[in-house]
Amino acid sequence: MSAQIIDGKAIAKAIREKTKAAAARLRRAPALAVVMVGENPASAVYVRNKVRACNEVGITSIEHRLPQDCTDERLLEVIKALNEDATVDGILVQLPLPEHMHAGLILETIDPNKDVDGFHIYNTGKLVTTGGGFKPCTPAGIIELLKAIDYPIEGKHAVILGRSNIVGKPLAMLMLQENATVTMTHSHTPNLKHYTLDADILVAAIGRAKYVKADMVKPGAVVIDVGTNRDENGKLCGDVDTQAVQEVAGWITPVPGGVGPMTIAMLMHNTLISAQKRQNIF
Ligand SMILES: Nc1nc2c(c(=O)[nH]1)N[C@@H](CN(C=O)c1ccc(C(=O)N[C@@H](CCC(=O)O)C(=O)O)cc1)CN2
Ligand SMILES: [Mg+2]
Repeated sequence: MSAQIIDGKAIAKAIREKTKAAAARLRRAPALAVVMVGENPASAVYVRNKVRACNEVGITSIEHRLPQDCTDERLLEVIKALNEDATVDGILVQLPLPEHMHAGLILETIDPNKDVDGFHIYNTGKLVTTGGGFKPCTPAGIIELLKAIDYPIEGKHAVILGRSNIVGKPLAMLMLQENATVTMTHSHTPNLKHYTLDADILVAAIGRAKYVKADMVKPGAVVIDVGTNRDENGKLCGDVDTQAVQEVAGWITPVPGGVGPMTIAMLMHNTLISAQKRQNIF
């Protein structure tokens, strides 16, 4: 058996096209401020891709580059100005920040109504209670991938490997909203295989190259790979040993071209929603 590939690139493109059409109907183009501190090379690529996506869908991007030795205070000044700027619909601070900075505190100063990454505790609180806030882009993208393949999430067992604030924890909340039964696992979970083998939906978000092997996957399961790692030859790979696992799984996301493009497509979507709200579209 060979798994069907979930084409995140194509699904993300369709979301960007819908976003573009809706953005064109607004009185003013949506505007997204992208703040990057330092020179992390991976972050530089993601920021460039975000700006490129903005150009493609008709969102105005405003880039702020701050040096590696930037202080919390300087970054807070930039965020304060963006919060107060009525023409800015979305603000994101690219993570990770340099070690000396306090990301938790900084994210809490972004206006929750412009927090298109969905990382502010106000939006986190909405995620675990009523819903309706901005949803973090990677987890929201994963739900969209499952919807795009018409996979019925309700009643399924979703097993999530990894408990980060960006992916694992918010994804658990979104899966619960979709009526999945959710198991969270992490580095202290004994007998991980016991859980993974029962997963209808297995999400790997642990940052360890090719960690999920074929003998950890239930035949026919949907396997979602959030990893972006380098293998022993320096080649980009996910947290899943794709070649082996695709012989067991029913569906699988590739790396690259699976979850990654969805993160940026959902950022465009969130920025559009923010602009629509601010222009009283709904
Ligand atoms: N402020 C934020 N910081 C970070 C986020 C985030 O959502 N907001 N997520 C990640 C990085 N990230 C976006 O910022 C991101 C990561 C990966 C991809 C992606 O498209 N990956 C490609 C492969 C990438 C490559 O070729 O190197 C893929 O999977 O196809 C997009 C966005 C942490 N920081
Ligand atoms: Mg991917």
